[in-house]
Amino acid sequence: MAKFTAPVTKGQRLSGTVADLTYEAMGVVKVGQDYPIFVANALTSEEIEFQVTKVNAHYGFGRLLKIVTESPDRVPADTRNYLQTGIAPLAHLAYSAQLKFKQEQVVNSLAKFHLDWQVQPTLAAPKETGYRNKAQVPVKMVAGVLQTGFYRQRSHDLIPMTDFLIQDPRIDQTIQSIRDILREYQVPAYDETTGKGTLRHIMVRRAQATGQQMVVLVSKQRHLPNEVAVVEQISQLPEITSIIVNFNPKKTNVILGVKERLVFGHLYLEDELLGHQFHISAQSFYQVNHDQTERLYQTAIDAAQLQPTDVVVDAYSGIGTIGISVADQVKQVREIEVVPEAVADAKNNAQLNGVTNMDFTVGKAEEIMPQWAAADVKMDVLFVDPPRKGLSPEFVAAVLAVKPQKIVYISCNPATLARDLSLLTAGGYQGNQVQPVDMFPQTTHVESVSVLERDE
Ligand SMILES: C[S@@+](CC[C@H](N)C(=O)[O-])C[C@H]1O[C@@H](n2cnc3c(N)ncnc32)[C@H](O)[C@@H]1O
Repeated sequence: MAKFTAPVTKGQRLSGTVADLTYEAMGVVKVGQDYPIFVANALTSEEIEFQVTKVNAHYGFGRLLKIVTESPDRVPADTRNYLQTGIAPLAHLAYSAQLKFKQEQVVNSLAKFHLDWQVQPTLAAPKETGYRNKAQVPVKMVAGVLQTGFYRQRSHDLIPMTDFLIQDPRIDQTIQSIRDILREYQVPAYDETTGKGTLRHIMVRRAQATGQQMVVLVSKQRHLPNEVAVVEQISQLPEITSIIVNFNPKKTNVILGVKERLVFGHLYLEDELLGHQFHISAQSFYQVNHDQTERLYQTAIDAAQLQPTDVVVDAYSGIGTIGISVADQVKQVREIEVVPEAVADAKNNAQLNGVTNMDFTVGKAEEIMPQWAAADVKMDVLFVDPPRKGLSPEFVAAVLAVKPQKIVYISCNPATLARDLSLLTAGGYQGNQVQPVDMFPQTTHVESVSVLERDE
């Protein structure tokens, strides 16, 4: 077989029309016989000039030099930092076009598995920016000065930033104030190349309903230099109700370490969703877009058409938000979650809301569900809300053995959703609609709700 060679060479300057946008928001220009070149910051239909930066046998990358003809969907904004860091890779695309882009991502993923489902228009978010209730920003010394910002994509080069566009501006302000306090008290940032220094990340989470803010200082050392004074200063900032020092001594990209110390206020934040109270501790997952979370949950709950006699399983349940939201409509709710701190929060939250018909299992859903299948556990409705990797084959096999009447699938990744829907439909379930819900404006993330029912 003849060896395939790329029709372009590195450094070449070319022009072309952008045919498509990838799921990572790269413009695709086809040259030769369908050889794709991916160009950042280029939108579908734009005529562009670009320089080839990388070439391999099947595709290449290019750097945008000039936009000759702009897309009508391009929004004029100084988005360079947001595009470079990957914080907001769709910030140059009009919001209405972002919603269509997300709907198309689901359509394309389902098509790969020949699933002829109807994909509804994406439910728009009320806040197009400033919606995130959580920030995790890296801290780094740049030219001898402690900076907060974000890493350039696929690197650990910190771009100093104070306006993160998609985060609640009050969180941005808190981070900036903490940065100034750290500078004043000469707390050094951790240097991953030398292993020296102290502070790795600052995490801030804000509860929309109460305005409470939790600050987590992620440290290489057990204690920060001048810790008492630093904590005292941070505690004086507006809305701060909790400060935690998280100890992460490992050489890792995982942000939070296992051990933490409460140095001010409470171990948890208090928020509300769909009229219920929730306590959220630092290690627990909590949805980042408060208003859209309520719409997402309501969409999922409406789709489930729950009955008072139903036994409901809420798998990948976090701090119990979905389970607690439906508990008063059904007979029983059973939660499965792998993070012990989140399960402790969920138990506490059930009590806080006067819910008595829930039970809680700590463990991996793919291990618990087969045990329940073997024990012939009955369930009527199964909610699943897995991480990006979706459901494991063991979990799907166990679900097919347990046979809940309905499965409500909340997904944050259309690719794994399509794979799992395909397995579930092959196993005796039917469905025909996916409802995307925009939880993350300006980013390429696509959240959706689908319902499956047993077809017997
Ligand atoms: C997308 S979050 C959803 C949480 C919750 N439903 C909510 O809306 O806040 C996924 C959750 O699954 C948990 N998780 C991850 N892998 C898991 C596994 N193998 N088994 C059970 N839970 C898991 C995570 O800790 C996280 O709380």
